[in-house]
Amino acid sequence: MSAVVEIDGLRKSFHSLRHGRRVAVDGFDLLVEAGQVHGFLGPNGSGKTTTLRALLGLVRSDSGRMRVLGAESPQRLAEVAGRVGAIVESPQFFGNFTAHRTLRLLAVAGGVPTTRVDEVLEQVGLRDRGHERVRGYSLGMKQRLAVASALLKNPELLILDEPANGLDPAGIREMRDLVRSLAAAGVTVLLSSHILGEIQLICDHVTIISRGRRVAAGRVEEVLAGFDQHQWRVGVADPGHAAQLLAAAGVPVTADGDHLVATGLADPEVISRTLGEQGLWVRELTPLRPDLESVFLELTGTAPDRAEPRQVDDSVLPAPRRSESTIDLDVTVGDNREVQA
Ligand SMILES: Nc1ncnc2c1ncn2[C@@H]1O[C@H](COP(=O)(O)OP(=O)(O)OP(=O)(O)O)[C@@H](O)[C@H]1O
Repeated sequence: MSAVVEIDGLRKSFHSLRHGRRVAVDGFDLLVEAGQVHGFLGPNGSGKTTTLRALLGLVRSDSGRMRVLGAESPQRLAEVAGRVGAIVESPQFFGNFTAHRTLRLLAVAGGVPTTRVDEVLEQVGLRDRGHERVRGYSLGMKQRLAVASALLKNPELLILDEPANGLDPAGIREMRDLVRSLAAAGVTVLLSSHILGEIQLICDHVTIISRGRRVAAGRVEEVLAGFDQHQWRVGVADPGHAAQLLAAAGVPVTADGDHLVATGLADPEVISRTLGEQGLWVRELTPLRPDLESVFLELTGTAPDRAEPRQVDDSVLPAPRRSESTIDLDVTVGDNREVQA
């Protein structure tokens, strides 16, 4: 499988008179291969946006090597820009323009046939609303319009920074369906999120970042398997007696309310045999598999965020941030940021 995004040892620090030097990304590695829907997961302030901005040439890195579709970034990014669509942070559009007009302008500016406009509106489910002014759009519709703008070039790689941010449950579901349909159409998707549920539902691969460093990477189930302690939840009538019997049989066991948790057993037969031989019948024997939430908690030292943003980095003040925008590598919407690609 070919590498679509490669990041090796990326470092990026920010300097300010007030706070001195702050290392945002600290020797970070990332590998996204063709066809993956790759989740980039980390708490607020862990370095996700900075990484994506560095990858897209929007901020200069201190050191490290990055490649997008085989081209060194940012030096040769322009060569592959036509094959990459990216949205970093929430999009901003002219409220007085319709989605159709907005996309038409972007298509012309990007040298894309304007026939693509109807196609991408259809793709993101905005076909019937495309001639309405963007001012009247919901946040979810604006997000879909942003995705539509990134799809104009028919990209092989789509990079989405927190696509579910600020969306209500229905909007999140629509965004999820959209990403799935793009993946089914063969687009490689790299999406960042601090919301575990999103990653678990959409992504096949995940890279977890904490304080600017990669702390786990791989197929979602492989990352989870690495944290499997082979635990079993045991229900019996007399848990105190059962705990003594299991401990005597060499099974590490702890109490969990009126149940027991046995650890380190690939096969639970020893539990039922040991207890059954002494006339204690097992009522419940359930494997306890790690979920992404417990793995995230263990790796990042912070509780995962299910919906609301939460500040977890050690700075007191919120990060100074640039204005929000949609970035299409060679097209910017909503502000006049210079794209270095
Ligand atoms: N322009 C900047 N100037 C100074 N510090 C910055 C700047 N941008 C980001 N940082 C700092 O870099 C660190 C990483 O921030 P970044 O936005 O990359 O994190 P994130 O994982 O994307 O967070 P979130 O989930 O909140 O978007 C934070 O400590 C942040 O305060």
